[in-house]
Amino acid sequence: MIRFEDVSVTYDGATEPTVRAVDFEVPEGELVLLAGPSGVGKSTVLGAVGGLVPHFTGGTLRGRVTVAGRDTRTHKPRELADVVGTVGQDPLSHFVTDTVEDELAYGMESLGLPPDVMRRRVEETLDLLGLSDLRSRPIATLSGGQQQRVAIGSVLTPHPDVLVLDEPTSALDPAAAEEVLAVLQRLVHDLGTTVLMAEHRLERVIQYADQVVLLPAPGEAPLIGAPAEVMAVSPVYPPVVGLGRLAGWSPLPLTIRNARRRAAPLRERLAGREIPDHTPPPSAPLPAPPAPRPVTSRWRRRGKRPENPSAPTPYAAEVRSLAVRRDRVQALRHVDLTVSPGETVALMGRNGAGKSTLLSALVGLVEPSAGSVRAGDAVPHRTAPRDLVRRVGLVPQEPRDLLYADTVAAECAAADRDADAAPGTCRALLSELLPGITDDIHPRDLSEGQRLTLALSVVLTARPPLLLLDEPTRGLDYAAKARLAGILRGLAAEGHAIVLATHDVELAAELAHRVVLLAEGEVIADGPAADVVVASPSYAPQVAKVLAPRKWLTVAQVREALT
Ligand SMILES: Nc1ncnc2c1ncn2[C@@H]1O[C@H](COP(=O)(O)OP(=O)(O)OP(=O)(O)O)[C@@H](O)[C@H]1O
Ligand SMILES: Nc1ncnc2c1ncn2[C@@H]1O[C@H](COP(=O)(O)OP(=O)(O)OP(=O)(O)O)[C@@H](O)[C@H]1O
Repeated sequence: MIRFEDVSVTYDGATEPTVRAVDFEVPEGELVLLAGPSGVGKSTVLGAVGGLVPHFTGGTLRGRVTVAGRDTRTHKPRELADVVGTVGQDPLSHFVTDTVEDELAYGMESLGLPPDVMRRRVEETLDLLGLSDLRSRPIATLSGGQQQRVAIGSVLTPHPDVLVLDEPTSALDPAAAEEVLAVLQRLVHDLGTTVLMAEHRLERVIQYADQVVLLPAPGEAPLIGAPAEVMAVSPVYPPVVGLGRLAGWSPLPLTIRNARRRAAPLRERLAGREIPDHTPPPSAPLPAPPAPRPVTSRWRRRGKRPENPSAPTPYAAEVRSLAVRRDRVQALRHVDLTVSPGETVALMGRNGAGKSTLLSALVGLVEPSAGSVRAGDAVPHRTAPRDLVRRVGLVPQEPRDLLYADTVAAECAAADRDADAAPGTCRALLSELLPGITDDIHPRDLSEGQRLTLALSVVLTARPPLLLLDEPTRGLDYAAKARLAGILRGLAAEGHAIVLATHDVELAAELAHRVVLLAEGEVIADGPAADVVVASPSYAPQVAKVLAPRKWLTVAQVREALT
């Protein structure tokens, strides 16, 4: 159904092809997973299926890509739209209408489907993806995960033969991700839909794949095979495979169920051993941030003069009885939360639970309708942005919101100036987190993971005592995630307080001292990470599920205990 014949893509200005020798076929009615490290060219390969690469992105494509027999060189993306439905990494950039219902209907309207068919499919899709409560909502007011579900729904309604999905579950909570993947599997099995999907969180998707196409390194030819075969040699693999490799299981189990069947001897070996503490308690608090002085603002908000800070608080963040209304939605109610210096807190919960709203309140982007918020000695929504930047930094869910320069180098230089840091600080952080990003590339042309890493480096440059990250692992491979975890652990050990809103249960297990679960705008659990996540089938990491009832959370802990 999809055929790549010796394809290479070279972007304008690049000396080497981004991908080369790509040669594989996705048969009709199969789900093929495209895996590989950040920035390796997965989005490039996916873009070539619908003709976006090179028709929209520029660059040169050599070789041949055909979809349902149509050559993408001679068929423009518009002429492929009846067979290929594409969901990119950034749903916002795809939306053409204002409301959920209109967006679901739009693709069908362009194909000229009869109104009664459109109506039926919109209703079906609203139900299928749990969107019916949001049907008349403006898309711009939806949470990140809600938007991603709308983006997926909008390509499903025209019933395309081929679906191309770039990290389709990156903003979804674990249960929503399972639901969406179950829907896709049903389309593949029952309707013979062909799916090519890139995803970093292999733990979520590997069991659904018929085949895996692995791009091992930039410019290297892909490796193609059955999931277990490819996972045995892949540089990117889910924790259950990591555990299997460590324990020497062969063939490698890809599902929790299969791993549990093999795990009895490992559980016995671990029986008498202590679970190493991978999130050591915080050390000494950081020195207070320097006195306010003029800095250029990154926050596009009108600044107001700070009020006199009231009595000093021992907390890096202190939220009391907080309520926030956004339009007609009560996004938060009765929220109490304190975060101490050196503590890492993972904020988890369903899509739309209020996680981003809470982070926005901590950085002064939304005002409380009741209750109070403090970030160190500042009341965020009443503090001038230039003063706030040294007290609290947010890496937003959409990193683009933070980036405005034309090149990576200019972005980094601006970050150094804003933070009054030594020239080169931001650039050094970026290289440490994700090597290989060149200075003169436009942030717009970076891969998703690269862009996120740039935004993170910009924020880290100011070394704020309170660091907030909204879904910080989109587009990041396991190695980049491990480096991120290392850096965040280092910052926590130095006394920075970190709050991350995340659906990535594996990251929370690696990093968090505490997990706070939100539901419908309220805190429903707040406790040590191991206690909160292990108790929940949705939020338990893979290792915990395999080795239950003891609270092992990560492969690293098991490795350490065995050596
Ligand atoms: N339009 C473009 N112009 C120039 N370079 C580009 C363009 N689009 C992508 N690139 C570069 O091509 C490389 C591959 O990017 P791509 O987005 O395909 O990677 P990816 O594997 O999907 O990454 P991620 O996992 O982070 O989403 C990156 O180094 C990126 O900077
Ligand atoms: N500008 C807005 N206007 C109206 N409602 C909004 C607005 N922004 C967010 N909401 C609503 O507030 C609720 C909380 O949204 P929020 O973005 O905080 O959720 P979240 O937990 O971060 O979700 P996700 O996991 O999907 O990112 C959701 O129901 C969302 O639709």
